[in-house]
Amino acid sequence: MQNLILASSSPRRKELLENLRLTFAISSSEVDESFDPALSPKEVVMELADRKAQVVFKENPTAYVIGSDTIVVADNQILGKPADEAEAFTMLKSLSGRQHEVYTGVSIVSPTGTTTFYEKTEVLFWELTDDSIRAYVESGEPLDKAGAYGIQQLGSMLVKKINGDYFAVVGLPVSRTIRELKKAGYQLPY
Ligand SMILES: Cc1cn([C@H]2C[C@H](O)[C@@H](COP(=O)(O)OP(=O)(O)OP(=O)(O)O)O2)c(=O)[nH]c1=O
Repeated sequence: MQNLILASSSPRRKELLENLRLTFAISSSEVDESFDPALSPKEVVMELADRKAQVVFKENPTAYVIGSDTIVVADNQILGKPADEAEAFTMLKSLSGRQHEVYTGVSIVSPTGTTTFYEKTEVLFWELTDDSIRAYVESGEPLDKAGAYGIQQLGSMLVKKINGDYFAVVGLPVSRTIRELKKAGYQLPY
């Protein structure tokens, strides 16, 4: 029996993987999410995703472990999760009326080896007034999310257009993940 583990504390990633009707466990451990500023966005998300997966794989060396990381990039600046409401406001203001990129890295670590990849999705925001940004920040939704928004909830009203994988923006590019899991030897019914 192959054992699948999602190395994440993100309720969004859990929900996305559940959509695929897979049986899996959740195990997340505290991982240092600092990174070398010389790295490119894709290198950052792949390195952090791999760090998350490797920690859990070490404790479960016969399992297939999935780690993932999401960042927002605007004007060559990497936006992670805002530290507080003030930073959430600044981030959203910087995204207003413009296009940014969301990078999500995934690492699958298993007894057959490690596969790491990333998805880049372009997201265009409507022009936002300060009042609407303030109201959104006060909803509490931005605080645990990269770039200070959640496309899947109230944040959907901020988004004019996306180009790429919607699910990667939410936190896990599910269709690519399932294909890579299969290639790594994980048995799936579909
Ligand atoms: C852009 C965007 C991000 N997010 C979320 C996905 C991630 O949970 C979070 C980015 O932070 P991450 O550090 O990638 O993930 P996490 O700390 O929530 O969970 P873990 O490290 O344990 O896996 O932002 C959304 O939910 N919707 C969005 O539209």
